Amino acid sequence: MKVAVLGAAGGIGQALALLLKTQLPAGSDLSLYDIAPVTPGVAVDLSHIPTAVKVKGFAGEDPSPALEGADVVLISAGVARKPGMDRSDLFNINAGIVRNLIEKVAVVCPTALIGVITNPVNTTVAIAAEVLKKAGVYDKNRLFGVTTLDVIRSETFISELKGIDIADVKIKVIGGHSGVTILPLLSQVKGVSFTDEEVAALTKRIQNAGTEVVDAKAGGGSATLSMGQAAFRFCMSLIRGLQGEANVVECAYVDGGSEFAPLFAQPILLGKNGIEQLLPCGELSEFEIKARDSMLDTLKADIQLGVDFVK
Ligand SMILES: NC(=O)c1ccc[n+]([C@@H]2O[C@H](COP(=O)([O-])OP(=O)(O)OC[C@H]3O[C@@H](n4cnc5c(N)ncnc54)[C@H](O)[C@@H]3O)[C@@H](O)[C@H]2O)c1
Ligand SMILES: O=C(O)C[C@H](O)C(=O)O
Repeated sequence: MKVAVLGAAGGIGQALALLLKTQLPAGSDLSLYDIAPVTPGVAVDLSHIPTAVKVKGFAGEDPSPALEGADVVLISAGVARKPGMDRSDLFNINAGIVRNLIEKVAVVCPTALIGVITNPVNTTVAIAAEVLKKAGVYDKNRLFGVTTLDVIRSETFISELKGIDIADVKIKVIGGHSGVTILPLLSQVKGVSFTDEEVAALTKRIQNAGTEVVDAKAGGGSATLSMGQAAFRFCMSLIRGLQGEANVVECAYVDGGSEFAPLFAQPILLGKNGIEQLLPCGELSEFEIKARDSMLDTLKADIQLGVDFVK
């Protein structure tokens, strides 16, 4: 199994690379790419950790050598938010970065599973899809916007609020990855109940959790360590699916033929070809139906921005 991380010298990239070096299946290859010249050094640093995972680092303008033979490509290259910014403010810089990287993926490893982390995810995944379509190699089952951070945050906050074991908390988070487009389905969490006030407050906290970190870091960036863990969890699920393990389920922002938007975060069953099956979101509460319906204009506009950028 070969995993390539693009943006590997950054805050997310380094945290993710450490987790992958220590926990990828034995015999795996880890390929690190970033425009930052330090990247080969990050790989040398990691290579001293005694695991059966080979790591190589690549810097410079061309990611191609890092992508050769990749089964999974994770992209966190780009700029992060500072206080006062929305994720959409990152579009001007990150849209071009994601487009250029995906153009290379389309040539070098067109059948790899691609996880897009770079914000604004609602839009960058649309850009990736359009670039792959243009190159004639688009497979909707192989492209994912990584929304796992919304899931792990929800699990953490619910466990803290209700005093229950984190291992027992399972939740679906649907929609997209920004503000009101993040919708945790609290009504479906088994073994707990929430008052209307708790649902409103918890939903808001999950939707604004990225900003909570951005403000706390006070100009030093956005979530990197929790996102490293989230991307690691998602990557391992992709790999478990590729290896034929049964019942590997995650939520991700995908082109799943949703009736709500062309790209929509929903539960998916992962398998040897990426998405094996789209799973239903289940029954929503009145609060959740209202929240879902009122996010759709924002989500569709975010997606259209990405489509127009490539066209
Ligand atoms: N999906 C999510 O849930 C989620 C969570 C947190 C952060 N993010 C996003 O992830 C991105 C990265 O965040 P970070 O904290 O790691 O930022 P960072 O600034 O620490 O790292 C970004 C890295 O990208 C590299 N880079 C820039 N342009 C590049 C290019 N053209 N090719 C290769 N590498 C390039 C930089 O050199 C840097 O090392 C941001 O857009 C951020 O908003 C997404
Ligand atoms: O909030 C951000 O800008 C980064 C990320 O999308 C997050 O949710 O933490």
